[in-house]
Amino acid sequence: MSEPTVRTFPDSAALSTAAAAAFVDVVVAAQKERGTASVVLTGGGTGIATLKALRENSGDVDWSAVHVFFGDERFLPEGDGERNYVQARAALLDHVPVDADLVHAMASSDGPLRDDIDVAAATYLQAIAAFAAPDGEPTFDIHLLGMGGEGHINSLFPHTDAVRESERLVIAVTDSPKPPPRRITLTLPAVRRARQVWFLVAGEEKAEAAAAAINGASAEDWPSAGAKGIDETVWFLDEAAASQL
Ligand SMILES: O=C(O)[C@H](O)[C@@H](O)[C@H](O)[C@H](O)COP(=O)(O)O
Repeated sequence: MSEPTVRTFPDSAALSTAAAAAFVDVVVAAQKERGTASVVLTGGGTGIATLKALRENSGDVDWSAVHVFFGDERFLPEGDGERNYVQARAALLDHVPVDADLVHAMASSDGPLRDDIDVAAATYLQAIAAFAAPDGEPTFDIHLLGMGGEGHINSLFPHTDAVRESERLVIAVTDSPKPPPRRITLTLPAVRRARQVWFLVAGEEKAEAAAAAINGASAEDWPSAGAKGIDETVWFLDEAAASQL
């Protein structure tokens, strides 16, 4: 696992522009090397702003050869504007020539898997496993992460079973402290399968959590501390979020 590096920007717009440019570089390099790339998207204001920045300039990315996954999802009806999938479509996916078969949305609460969120989580694991690398271990090129002020990433909140999950890659959460209570999420073991783990974090209310995680706090207390990439772990911060480093 890689140690964190920090990139600081004057504001969140500059942060998103830089993260989008870095995203393009990694995806283009992965496509040159392996033909396809795989990315895990995040919700949240900074994550969605970064997708919008990508829409404006996605360079030489071949969108038809990008597997798109989601780090977590609110278990809500299909078209609900609070779903990360719906927001990612509006910000980016509806505007670039992705292959719909390679966009792996998590289940909705009014779809075929509505009656059993555990089955919905297991089904998402199958979608990831179907994309497994030759050694059977799925690997993502980039996992984008937003972060809450208490350090949560995906739907992994402090002091919960979800953040302690050490084996399963995808789980259902039914008691999220932040609404809605029902969610599906990739776990820390899944995040650690990404070559690049990038935090997109803006605002003073994130400064304490960013400093704790970067300085090696426990994931139990600050879940973001447990998210590390195989090759790189990069914190894209605005000056306010970096103010306690
Ligand atoms: O699942 C959720 O309830 C949110 O999407 C959340 O996880 C969000 O990604 C972070 O709180 C960062 O959000 P901001 O970038 O808007 O601060």
